[in-house]
Amino acid sequence: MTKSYDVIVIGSGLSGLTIAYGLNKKGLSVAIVEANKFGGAVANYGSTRKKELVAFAELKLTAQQLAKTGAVNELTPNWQSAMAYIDSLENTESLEHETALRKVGIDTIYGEAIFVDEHHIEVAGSQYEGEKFVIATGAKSRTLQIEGSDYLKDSTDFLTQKELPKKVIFIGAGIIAFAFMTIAEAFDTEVTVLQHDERALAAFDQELVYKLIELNKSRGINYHFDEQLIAVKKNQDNYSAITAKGIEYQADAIYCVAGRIPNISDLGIETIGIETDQHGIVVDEYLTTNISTIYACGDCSNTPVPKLATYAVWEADYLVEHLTGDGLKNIDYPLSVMSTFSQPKLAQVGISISHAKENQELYSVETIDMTDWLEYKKNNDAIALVKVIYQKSDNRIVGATSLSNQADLFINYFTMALHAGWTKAELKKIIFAYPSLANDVLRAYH
Ligand SMILES: Cc1cc2nc3c(=O)[nH]c(=O)nc-3n(C[C@H](O)[C@H](O)[C@H](O)COP(=O)(O)OP(=O)(O)OC[C@H]3O[C@@H](n4cnc5c(N)ncnc54)[C@H](O)[C@@H]3O)c2cc1C
Ligand SMILES: NC(=O)c1ccc[n+]([C@@H]2O[C@H](COP(=O)([O-])OP(=O)(O)OC[C@H]3O[C@@H](n4cnc5c(N)ncnc54)[C@H](O)[C@@H]3O)[C@@H](O)[C@H]2O)c1
Repeated sequence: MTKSYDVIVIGSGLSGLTIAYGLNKKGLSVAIVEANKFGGAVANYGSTRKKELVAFAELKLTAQQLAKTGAVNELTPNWQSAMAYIDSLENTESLEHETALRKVGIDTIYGEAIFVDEHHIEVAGSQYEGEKFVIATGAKSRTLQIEGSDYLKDSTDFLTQKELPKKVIFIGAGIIAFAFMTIAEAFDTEVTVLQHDERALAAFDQELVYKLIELNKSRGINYHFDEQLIAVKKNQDNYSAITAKGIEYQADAIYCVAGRIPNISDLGIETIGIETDQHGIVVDEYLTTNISTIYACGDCSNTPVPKLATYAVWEADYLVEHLTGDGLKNIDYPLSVMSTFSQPKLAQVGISISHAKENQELYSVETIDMTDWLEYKKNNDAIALVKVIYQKSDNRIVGATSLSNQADLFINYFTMALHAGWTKAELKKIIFAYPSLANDVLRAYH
């Protein structure tokens, strides 16, 4: 007999889990389908593992900086032990997700969901009926249509490998590459980055990106811009990345980190006519597809926000409210905030520096060098900068960008102040612990 549910959620990443729990709490009958590991990218092959590995890189680099003062000895992180530790933290997570879901009465279905019609999916040979569906199937690594592409590895391979090769190449100088090059370099691996055009970390302020690259170069990371990969070749002991200029770069492993694309090709959505575009499943401002009982959110949808864990949860929370409320309110997004997990980190909130520069009649930008401020000086950090964007009409801060080892934390204080619309006078009504990063925000407001 076909089992039926109020809502079937396809994909158990952050967005899928949030929706399943939210709807279950509101009393709806819910099933969640997962083709791989419960928990999706964040838990199994994304930000969690990355951040755990970045922690080793931070330790190594801070020790390296302090070693220059003679105060401490350098550290030598060990990849195999680090991975064993991370696996011990993470192995139980997929299972824990499934057990926790079942415990509250959410049915878990293992396998790839394929639409049969608007109200039915097939998973591993069985059919399930849903009054409504939420597609939350995330994104997958972009593959390149070039000769030898099968030799390319992806971000999941990097984050789960038991041994780290001594020499690696990253194809693409984006947000994943900047975290991975920091990690690899900290574990004493030689890194080369090949970027097909002239621009790294395109979403960030290019002046600060340039400074980050210069620092990375001084630590031995090799960058090559305007290098279009045309083929990958397996040699006796290693691999070659061959570019359009005819240059051959050799390494023990080559990772393609040239973006992620919506994971929607194996869902059978074309059978039932769900509309898609190059950014994913087309949804309206209610996250509804062209079929009124089918919704999509997170990395697989074409919503107008960066494809980040934060937005995946935001959209999922919205859908829970939408599906259980009166359904009248459209989705509204908060301020955009994001950080690279390079070392130093590059983080930004609110309007971008490029937007501020293009609209100088509206905005002014102040650059503050914080390198000799205590929070950075104490670790002998090489650089700490913040650019603050003011709206000229009322002198409120509308954006900030920071390059420092603590930029991911620092930017969040700005996020709160921006969200509240605080001026310096309003901020001065608060006392922050001193000395601390939070206190530095006061110093950065003019
Ligand atoms: C290496 C890496 C690092 C990242 N770091 C950060 C970060 O630091 N900060 C940040 O905000 N974001 C980060 N992201 C992005 C973040 O992981 C995603 O935005 C977020 O995971 C999206 O969640 P989601 O629920 O939409 O999709 P996912 O987490 O990708 O979940 C989708 C799930 O659907 C399953 N699925 C797919 N097709 C089917 C099917 N047909 N049937 C059943 N199940 C299916 C998949 O197996 C997967 O488990 C990172 C991503 C990567 C890859
Ligand atoms: N800290 C974070 O918030 C975080 C971390 C990791 C990933 N993510 C998410 O994951 C997504 C994917 O990350 P990503 O780094 O793969 O993508 P990205 O879009 O940040 O970077 C991809 C890079 O590859 C380049 N590129 C594209 N095709 C190429 C080619 N043929 N040869 C060489 N270079 C090429 C692009 O120009 C770009 O610089 C991000 O957009 C983001 O949504 C977020």
